[in-house]
Amino acid sequence: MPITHSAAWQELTARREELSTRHLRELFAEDPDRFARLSLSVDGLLADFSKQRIDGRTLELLIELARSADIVRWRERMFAGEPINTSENRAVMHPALRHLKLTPFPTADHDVMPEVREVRAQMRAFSERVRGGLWRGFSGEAIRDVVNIGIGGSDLGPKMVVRALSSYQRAGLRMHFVSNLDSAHLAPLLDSLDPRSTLFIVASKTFTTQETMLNAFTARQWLCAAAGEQAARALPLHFVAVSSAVDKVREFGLPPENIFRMWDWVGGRYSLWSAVGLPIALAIGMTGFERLLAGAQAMDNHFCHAPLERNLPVLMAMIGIWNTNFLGAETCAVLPYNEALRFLPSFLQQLEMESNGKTVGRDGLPLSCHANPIVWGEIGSNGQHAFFQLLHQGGWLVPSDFIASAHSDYPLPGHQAPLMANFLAQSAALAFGKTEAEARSELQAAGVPADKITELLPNKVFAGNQPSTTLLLPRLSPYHLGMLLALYEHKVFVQGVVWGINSFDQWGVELGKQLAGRLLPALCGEVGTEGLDPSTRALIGWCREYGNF
Ligand SMILES: O=P(O)(O)OC[C@H]1O[C@](O)(CO)[C@@H](O)[C@@H]1O
Repeated sequence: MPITHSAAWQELTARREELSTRHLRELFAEDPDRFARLSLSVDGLLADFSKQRIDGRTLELLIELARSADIVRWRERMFAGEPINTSENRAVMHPALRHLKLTPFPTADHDVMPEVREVRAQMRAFSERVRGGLWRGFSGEAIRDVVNIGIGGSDLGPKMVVRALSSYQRAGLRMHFVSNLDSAHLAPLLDSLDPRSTLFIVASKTFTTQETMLNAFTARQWLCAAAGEQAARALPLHFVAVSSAVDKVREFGLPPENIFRMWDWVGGRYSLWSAVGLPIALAIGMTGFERLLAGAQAMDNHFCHAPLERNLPVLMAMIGIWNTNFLGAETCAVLPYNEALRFLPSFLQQLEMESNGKTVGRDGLPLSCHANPIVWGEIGSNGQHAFFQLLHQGGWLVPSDFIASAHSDYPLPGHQAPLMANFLAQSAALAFGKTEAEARSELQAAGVPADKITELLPNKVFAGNQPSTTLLLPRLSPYHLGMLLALYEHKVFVQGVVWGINSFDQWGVELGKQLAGRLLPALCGEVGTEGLDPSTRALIGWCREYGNF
């Protein structure tokens, strides 16, 4: 039965009629305990849902909706290692990667932990050698620059975490991430590097991704040219790979000891906890990386054991569903007030939109409702000076997640308090707005003449009622970052279950790849453009006239 036919969905639809006319001002005025009732803290991570347009009954119904989607059983199935990624017949076991107990996972009969621990030990040994200056390049120099070559899940997660935890980076390695096919990404970086002290990590689960392989081949050529006669010896001293396609890595020229394995039960966008996180281990050390894993594991435990009504990922997921499917929000903004979380919005874009950006359900039938909204975002306070105008007065419903850490790891005097003041002010302004009466009395108090007040007044009113969740970390430590990221992962999982989606495949990325493969020879003039659509044919003509392929 489609989820939209469930009793909870029907009741929520009726509830929408009532709540869509209520203002957050009224909801707060009616209930002085709203913050206490609608916030939750787990291990120091605080989530405040009180500025969401919900009330107690709505929340009860949302939890009932999660139950009618059989969330408890689906959660058990994921943690039991069942092949819930049905279109690819794969288990989904990224929680195994942060399982730090000495017990099997998922079961004693099918325990992946020996392999996982082996790769962790390999990561520890390797990262200690590189960080300690013991891993030497072809000319005997220690490594100073590390370049991760990967894209999508093999780039966004480690890049985001390395940036987020930059204040924990002590070994002095310079970390770089190259993802784009555009040579404007790799070329200037190579110009700035010394091949004798550069280490490349080629991260690709499949080891076939066009962007990654092209960048890897170009980097290999660059190294070999610099190493000259020592090229064959230099390759394994300057390249390692993270992949599940061991044979392909061998063909690339790397020996088994340079290969960090991953498994088909880890999806790319869920893989930063695997050896894809090698740049993180190199940047902050393996012990720091394991603190990240520990935080994620704490969130796994909470997700598995907390009652649904007090379960952070479940609450976040269901409130998101309320905003999308009942209040009609088409987008969702991620607004981290922390410079170090600069790449979090892009990471979450892949996590959410590649997982749940779908219209077909697990059963192959069209979904009976919309699934993932469009996720976008920017760090604060920069966003305030770019698009917040629209959030405040643009008339669109845009739910947002405000994220910050109370403690700054870069304590320049006088910065953190104003940052946090802006962080708190924006969610309050979006929620409560400014009424016409308030705007009028402010203008009067400022001595603005009456005719000018009439002219200005419409511009000075803020409708408010924009819902937001505030996520507050005590500090952006590896542990709390791990918690935060696992929170979003499980939120996505819960939403996928309710919408009836397989959140772990991504067929939608294939068509463009296929077409690019067909167009490449046409662009290079090796085949004609007959049979292509007129727009593409004409564009190829232009590209060939001006391009330097
Ligand atoms: O790690 P790989 O196999 O190079 O894939 C990179 C990315 O490409 C995708 O398959 C999408 O094109 C992502 O799901 C994945 O994270």
